[in-house]
Amino acid sequence: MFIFGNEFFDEETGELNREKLSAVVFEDSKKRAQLNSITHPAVGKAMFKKVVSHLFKGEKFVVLDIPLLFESGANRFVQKTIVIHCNEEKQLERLMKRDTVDEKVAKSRIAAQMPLKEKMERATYLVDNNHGKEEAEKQLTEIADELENSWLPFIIRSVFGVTVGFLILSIFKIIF
Ligand SMILES: CC(C)(COP(=O)(O)OP(=O)(O)OC[C@H]1O[C@@H](n2cnc3c(N)ncnc32)[C@H](O)[C@@H]1O)[C@@H](O)C(=O)NCCC(=O)NCCS
Ligand SMILES: Nc1ncnc2c1ncn2[C@@H]1O[C@H](COP(=O)(O)OP(=O)(O)OP(=O)(O)O)[C@@H](O)[C@H]1O
Repeated sequence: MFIFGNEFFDEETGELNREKLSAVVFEDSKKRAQLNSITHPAVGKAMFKKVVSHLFKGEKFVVLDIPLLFESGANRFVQKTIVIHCNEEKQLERLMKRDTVDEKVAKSRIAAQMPLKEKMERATYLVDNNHGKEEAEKQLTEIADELENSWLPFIIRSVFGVTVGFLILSIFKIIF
């Protein structure tokens, strides 16, 4: 509110005018950085709480869908990364259709993120999404199966459990 002003909110409902805000932040990298500095800590906190709650529920792994995963440095906090990619023409065409925006707007949104090629170089897994959604789903199922069969979550939990147990024991020894 302070940085972007009341004109970005509906006078009656107080709801954020996403279209208006998008028009500003995707044209101005400084404003975008300001918006990121407001949203990212809150998003990060909410995401952390969700991940912890899923892990406590016994889930083997948690999948996060983060548009600015590498740009924000959030990749440091995850074990594996999946980049779903397609060629530039398809990316542009799909974005224009999904967000009902023209080519110029779509291009400015793409330019606001790290080039896909660079993301691909950093990924643990790549999913080729140049074809139908079923094709992509098949590749994702293979990745999910691999993660499902991995011993890593069990090993991490065991190390975590032993460490916590050891700490509790040490505290008891100090107190009593
Ligand atoms: C600008 C906002 C209001 C536009 O909302 P809207 O519902 O119209 O679009 P949506 O969120 O679906 O995003 C549209 C496209 O922009 C990309 N995008 C969104 N935020 C950003 C950003 N900060 N930098 C670069 N690209 C972004 C998305 O990947 C998507 O391709 C909204 O995206 C926002 O508040 N963004 C800032 C928060 C943020 O950084 N989110 C992403 C990472 S947590
Ligand atoms: N294989 C496909 N065939 C046809 N359309 C697709 C395919 N994959 C994705 N799409 C469409 O492309 C658009 C963008 O996909 P999606 O929103 O999943 O991308 P995203 O990487 O999450 O984008 P962003 O990071 O911009 O939010 C959506 O409208 C989606 O339905």
